[in-house]
Amino acid sequence: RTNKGKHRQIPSPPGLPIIGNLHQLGELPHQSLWNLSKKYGPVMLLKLGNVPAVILSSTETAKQALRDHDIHCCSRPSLVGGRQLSYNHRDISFSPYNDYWKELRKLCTQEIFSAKNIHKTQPIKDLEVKKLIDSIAESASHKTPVNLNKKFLALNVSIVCKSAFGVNFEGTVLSNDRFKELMRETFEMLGSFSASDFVPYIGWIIDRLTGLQGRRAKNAQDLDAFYEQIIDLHKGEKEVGSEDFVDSLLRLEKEETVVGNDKFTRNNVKAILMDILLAGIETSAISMIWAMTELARNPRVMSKVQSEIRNKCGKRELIRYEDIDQLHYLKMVIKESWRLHPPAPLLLPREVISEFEIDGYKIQPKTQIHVNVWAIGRDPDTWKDPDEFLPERFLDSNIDTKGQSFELLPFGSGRRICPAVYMGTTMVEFGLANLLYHFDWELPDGMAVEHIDLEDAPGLGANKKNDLLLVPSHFYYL
Ligand code: HEM
Repeated sequence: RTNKGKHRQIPSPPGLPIIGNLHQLGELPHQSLWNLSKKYGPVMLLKLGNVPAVILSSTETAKQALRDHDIHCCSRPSLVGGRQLSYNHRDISFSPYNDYWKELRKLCTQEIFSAKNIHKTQPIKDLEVKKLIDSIAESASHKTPVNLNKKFLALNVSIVCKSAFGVNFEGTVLSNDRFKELMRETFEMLGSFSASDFVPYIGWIIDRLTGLQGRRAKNAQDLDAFYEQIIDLHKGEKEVGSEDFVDSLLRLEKEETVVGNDKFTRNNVKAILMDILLAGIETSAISMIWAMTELARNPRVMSKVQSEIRNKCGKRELIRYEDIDQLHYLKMVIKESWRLHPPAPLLLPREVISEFEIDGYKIQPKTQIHVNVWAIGRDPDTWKDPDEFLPERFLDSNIDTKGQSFELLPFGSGRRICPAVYMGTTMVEFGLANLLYHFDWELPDGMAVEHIDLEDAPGLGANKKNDLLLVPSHFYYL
């Protein structure tokens, strides 16, 4: 408040007529917003066309929004891309805060995200990781580089398709290459600020001229064909007890169950499949790629984490899920990688439901809230030597990734926190532990550590822009 008791204006970079600050976001909004926040502070107001958006860039302001005022800002804005992909907000991620979202989230937590269900699908993960090890072993025998971006995406696709959808990805309408392209494009579109959402009256024309509208429709169509096929593969009666997640959703449709105020239809089933496909696969793959990238850049850390896994686990065909609990340094490596490379650098946008204050600034209903966790992970007020990859910083620290430590929020926090924190974490730990145990990793001929780039790809998920290629060699436990 000012001396006169009036509320202060939120610091705001000057914008242009009609588009406001949209032109300042660039290809990588989390980085542009980080730079702007250095000048305008950790609470910053932008005009995205005619939509007000508050950007939070510090531990303290994130805590005020996501913990103290979560109930005031836990809705989602209705944006064209999300609306189209989610069959008009019939999923969890893009749904506004309402009874439908509450019931659906509860249902999916019981059916799919619970620890019990995750343990049940462990044999699938074992099999898929074993297949991955065998395929890398071939490259190790020939000393050829492995494209880890491709491998990690394929691993997560296979695990999610089999464990959540009960189908083999290889037999579907999507080839590996088309799927990779589809994921990249969809995430890029969801992460870019579309003119239709922010520029009144003429925004859709801009999106049509730039080709965004057409690409969005094509992607939604391809994904729809994929869900149709999964649903087709589930036709026919199932014995009691042998239902998988898709069968349970189809049963809700058949019984015309009411969820929230909505009768469950085929579109609700597809929207939920979309959530699992988009939210579940890319995020885990991105986490694994960045961790391996940082390890390749930091040979000291690579050798320390491999020694931990090999010494603690002994001779093994596969590092088992139960082994992971004792791998404390591996867990610190993953946290450190999430600090520098959170898979969703701006989380998902929130929309304010009712007025509240952050740092004495009033935030109005309908304002969008973007929490820049990418900036928070690099804040020198919070982290000593923030640019250094130093997993030891988590030694004797109680910072965790479950949404209570506001300096490290790879899964978000509050009511909208990722419902699959446990599923995502175990998937990343399990995949990395096995690849680090079975192989030593070197850079391709002629490449030096300084040549490994850290460029982000544009999009909702900040993947590594250029593929990571490393040469594996067998590790033999004597
Ligand atoms: C390492 C892996 C993962 C990471 C880093 C991650 C991260 C995130 C983040 C940052 C959000 C947004 C939170 C917010 O807005 O505050 C989110 C939401 C969500 N995630 Fe994850 N996620 C991961 C894995 C998964 C998996 C495996 C699934 C499902 C199979 C999943 C399903 C969801 C859903 C449904 C939401 C929307 C929640 C809501 O709006 O209520 N995620 N995730």
